[in-house]
Amino acid sequence: MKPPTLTRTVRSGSPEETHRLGVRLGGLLQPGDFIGLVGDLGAGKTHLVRGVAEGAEVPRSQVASPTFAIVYPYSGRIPLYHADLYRISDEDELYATGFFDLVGGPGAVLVEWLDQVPGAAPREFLRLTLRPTAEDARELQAEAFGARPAALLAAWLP
Ligand SMILES: Nc1ncnc2c1ncn2[C@@H]1O[C@H](COP(=O)(O)OP(=O)(O)OP(=O)(O)O)[C@@H](O)[C@H]1O
Repeated sequence: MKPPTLTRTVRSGSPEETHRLGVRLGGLLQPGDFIGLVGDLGAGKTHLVRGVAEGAEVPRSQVASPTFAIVYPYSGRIPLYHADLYRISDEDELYATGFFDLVGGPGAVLVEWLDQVPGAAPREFLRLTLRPTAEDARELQAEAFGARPAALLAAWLP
């Protein structure tokens, strides 16, 4: 894979801080943006996702923890598609869900467990990796691939 266009690393000292980082990112999302989240169980992905949804003005009642469906469509300021690839084992299975129809479509796409399926990410996207560094601390590494993801990242974490 090509090296990222732009990278940033930030620390979050609490779940609330991770949520607030998500809110600020959600406020910047535009149709066509693709964000992939990477991080083990308990890394803090759910806090970040809920923040992004709030920032994108998605009503709280819509926001799910993906369990049965692979993709949850939300309507906020723009359409936001929340996907979870945890239980997907390969690209063929992902094709069958219609996931690839969303990419570059009228909404933004936010994908948990992106690294579960090689080939799930489009050419241009923002990858966010969460790693625990202490009980309440998380390191968030952001890697933008492409011009629009880099502009989004630069606006989010100047
Ligand atoms: N700085 C932090 N940011 C986010 N979560 C934190 C932080 N510090 C501690 N936590 C705790 O870590 C846990 C993160 O859980 P969360 O469900 O967000 O993780 P997840 O990555 O979505 O895991 P899963 O894949 O199991 O759903 C929560 O219990 C949360 O309170």
